[in-house]
Amino acid sequence: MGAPTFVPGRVRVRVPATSANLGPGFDALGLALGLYDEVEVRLAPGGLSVTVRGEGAGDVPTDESHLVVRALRATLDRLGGQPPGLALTCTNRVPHGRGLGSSAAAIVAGVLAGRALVESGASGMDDTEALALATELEGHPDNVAACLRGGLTIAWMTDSNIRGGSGRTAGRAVRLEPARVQPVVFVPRTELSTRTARGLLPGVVPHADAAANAGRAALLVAALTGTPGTAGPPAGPVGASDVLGAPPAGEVDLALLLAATEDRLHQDYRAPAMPESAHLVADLRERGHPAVISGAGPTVLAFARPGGEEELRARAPEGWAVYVLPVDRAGGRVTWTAAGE
Ligand SMILES: Nc1ncnc2c1ncn2[C@@H]1O[C@H](COP(=O)(O)OP(=O)(O)O)[C@@H](O)[C@H]1O
Ligand SMILES: N[C@@H](CCOP(=O)(O)O)C(=O)O
Repeated sequence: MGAPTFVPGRVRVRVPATSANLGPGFDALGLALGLYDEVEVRLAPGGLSVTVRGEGAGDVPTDESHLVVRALRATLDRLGGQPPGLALTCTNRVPHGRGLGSSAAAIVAGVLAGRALVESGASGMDDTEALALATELEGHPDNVAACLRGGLTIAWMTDSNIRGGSGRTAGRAVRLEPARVQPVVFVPRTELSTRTARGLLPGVVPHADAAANAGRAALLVAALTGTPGTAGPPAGPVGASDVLGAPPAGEVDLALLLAATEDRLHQDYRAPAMPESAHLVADLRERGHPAVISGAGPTVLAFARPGGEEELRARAPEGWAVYVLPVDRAGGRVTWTAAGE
């Protein structure tokens, strides 16, 4: 492959926050949320400059180890090589280390920006390959899948041991259109790195727990997509939460969603690292609200009944931020601006 031809001008990428697992779907389910990081990338005569605004400003590195830069470089390497210089401006809204997929958003932003910087980059790296690379960099496929594709995603790793397989695993995903749901996230001030939270998981789990999660995860997909037989009463007028696309008619049945969000594979093992979050999930669930740990935590995600956002907001512990967010149905988006504009 020869050195790539780069697109002049600026590339802008917008990537959504994501909530992974959703209770029983550990490392598999992801939901994209309408809270966005934006990255603008320009070619430069030489060197690397990184400007960070918002979340992570002053904390994340601004050199080659910056996560967006690492993903961008990895993508450009796959597409044939690096330009002389790069200038990045990152405007971050997704809180870091809270279980809302900030690292996945950074990685997806880098992959999409890298692909967009190269003329015919999309033919050198299609969406399947972009997901595989993002998964490789993130280490698990659930957040990056939802961030790339939007909506509700079911992700998996290909089996490296299948006969005739390449010996490498790759992230894959399907995207589903979620029915009308209203996510509410409760974000504490404290951070917990995903790496630390993954370290709390046991190597093996009881068969009964694995079986219980398989059933609940399947039920959850049915409930969240409003599969016939699972939907509640017909929905009212389309609300602000649906601005990003047309969801199927009908409300999700919250009682079913409560059963469908039961988990036995990760939340209890991680509870000692986030006791307040575990307590909030238990409190909300006792009151009938489907609530889970978002990703690896410590954020809590709950689904509000129609008009029930304020009732949920009132349950937030002191000092926690509460965001009432639409589902993002678009996934990562790229725009180009010609040089000089
Ligand atoms: N926009 C970003 N730019 C640079 N680094 C980022 C960005 N977002 C996340 N990171 C890095 O990823 C870390 C958080 O990742 P992780 O522990 O997986 O938590 P999260 O649940 O937020 O994804 C941050 O501490 C930071 O090092
Ligand atoms: N399945 C992963 C999800 C991590 O999500 P994040 O938003 O906390 O990065 C896990 O539970 O470890």
